[in-house]
Amino acid sequence: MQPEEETYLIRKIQEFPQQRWKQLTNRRLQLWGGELTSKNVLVAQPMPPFVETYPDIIKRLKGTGVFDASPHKTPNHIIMNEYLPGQGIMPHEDGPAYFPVVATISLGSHAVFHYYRYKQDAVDSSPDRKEGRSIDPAPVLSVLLEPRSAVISEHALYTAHLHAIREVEEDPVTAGGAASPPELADLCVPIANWDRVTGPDAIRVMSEGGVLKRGVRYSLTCRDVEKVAQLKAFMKH
Ligand SMILES: O=C(O)CCC(=O)C(=O)O
Ligand SMILES: [Fe+2]
Repeated sequence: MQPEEETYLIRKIQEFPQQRWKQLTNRRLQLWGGELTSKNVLVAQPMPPFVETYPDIIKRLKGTGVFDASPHKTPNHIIMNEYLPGQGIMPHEDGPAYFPVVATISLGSHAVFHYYRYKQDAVDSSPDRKEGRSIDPAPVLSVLLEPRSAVISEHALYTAHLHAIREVEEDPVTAGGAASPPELADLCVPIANWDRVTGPDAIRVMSEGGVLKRGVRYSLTCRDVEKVAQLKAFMKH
């Protein structure tokens, strides 16, 4: 995505009236393309024009082919999240409403996205066990999401793992060596896509080490909701 497209999208997002936002404890979000019922059915609403026409995000995502096997062959739902520096999202799974492919577009700032797995059941007798399976605190994969990037998660990463963004204001990075990739300094986990970053600051920090400060980030998580309410059925009577 071009910088002027990002600027345009952020301006459009900020122009939405206050009541379009859903305020959660540690971030706020908007739903584009409609709302989900308690039975995970999408009651569809038109997408905002700025994801269909300019920039034609939906068309470009379709063009990657990653939605070819999904029921509608296109993302039909977008959760747009806003994170201030220090905000994030706890480890979670996205649940059964969606076809297991998600395209995440980042605007305005980077974030580091971590994937986690559940601990193996047999040896797990921790007190939070009753609540559900407990989570292995060491991420299995950590990816730098740069502004204007799109990252696609699918298959086992989507269906058998959790994902999260830590609630930090900056991400300290230790430079890589000849045989080792750069790491997140406080977690000691490699940044899996270190050799594919494109921003000048990110490139410098990957090779020399340093700190990436988070700004306000907007994420567009684009998915295909499998079940969509048929308005026609309601209108017959
Ligand atoms: O902001 C992100 O990149 C992740 C958001 C997310 O995981 C979600 O909306 O389910
Ligand atoms: Fe998620």
